[in-house]
Amino acid sequence: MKHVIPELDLSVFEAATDAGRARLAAGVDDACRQCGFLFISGHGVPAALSDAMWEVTKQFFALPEARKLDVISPVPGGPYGYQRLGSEYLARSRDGVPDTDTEQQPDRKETFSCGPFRAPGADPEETAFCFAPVPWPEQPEAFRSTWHAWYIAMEQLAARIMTVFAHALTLPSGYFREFFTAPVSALRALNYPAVGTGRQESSVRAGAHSDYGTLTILLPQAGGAGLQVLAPDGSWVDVMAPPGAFVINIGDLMARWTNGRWASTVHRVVREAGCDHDTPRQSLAFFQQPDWNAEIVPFSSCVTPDRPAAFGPVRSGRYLRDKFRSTQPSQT
Ligand SMILES: O=C(O)CCC(=O)C(=O)O
Ligand SMILES: [Fe+2]
Repeated sequence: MKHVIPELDLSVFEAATDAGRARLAAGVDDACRQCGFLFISGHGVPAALSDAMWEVTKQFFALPEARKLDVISPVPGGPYGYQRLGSEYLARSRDGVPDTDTEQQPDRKETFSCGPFRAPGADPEETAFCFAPVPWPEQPEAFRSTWHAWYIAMEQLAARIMTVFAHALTLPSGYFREFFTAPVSALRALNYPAVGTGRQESSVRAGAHSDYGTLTILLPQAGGAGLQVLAPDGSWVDVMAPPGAFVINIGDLMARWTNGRWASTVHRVVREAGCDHDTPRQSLAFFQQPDWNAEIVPFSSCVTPDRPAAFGPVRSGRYLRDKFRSTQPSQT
């Protein structure tokens, strides 16, 4: 099954009349309830910027392993810098994770990640985790500046999508602003190299998980297959983004905020369906995360006698940190 995920043209939404926005927002509410994924086109992120981002990121992953290991996190268990193949187990972040063979396998990906470009605030726990040092590579030369530009573009796009979400939840359009005064979002590039061709190799490249924050903006490499979402009937559905569109998905904090009205849908990355050999896959993921101390409590409008609060309050930053740590080998 393909293309079951709805698409929103953001420029159309933003230019619409109140009535037009309400209609489009109702469609977004539907998408977030039914599958937790949608495609965003009309976003205005310049193609020249995404081209530059792909260019430096591909050059980085193509460096000799020793150069990449130079920029592994200087803090043991730190979230930023290079993570080599086999060092993360996304499936372990899932509550009540099934103890199957597949879930015990590390993800077959290498990554590079960074956090906010601002100076840290006063909270030492926040500083230690969300503002852990980013060991930037010296090569390619434009890597850091391009990542900075991309991070800012994604931060702004995420804020615009949150405005759409406010409309979809019939909240005031600036409702979320106070939760994002100093967000602790992360940017990550993922490279799934072509490893192993035998049938004995597991076909899972990133274990089944839901994302931890409010929303994720994903840009898979053009034509990149392998991302799948778990449908309510238990089947896996392929996600193929239309050219130029971003894949957006709801994370756990949005599901908690909406008291489960919206789905933080489980997804994974597998070897291309029906393919006996591995083709490489690359993707860029921006994980939007509210302020470290933002308290996420179900909206009163989503709590009814029929649907009592299903989630207790959590703090954004600690929720993220604990989820991240659950996927790292030192935790096992
Ligand atoms: O690589 C992808 O396309 C998806 C990765 C993902 O779901 C994640 O890192 O949370
Ligand atoms: Fe994910």
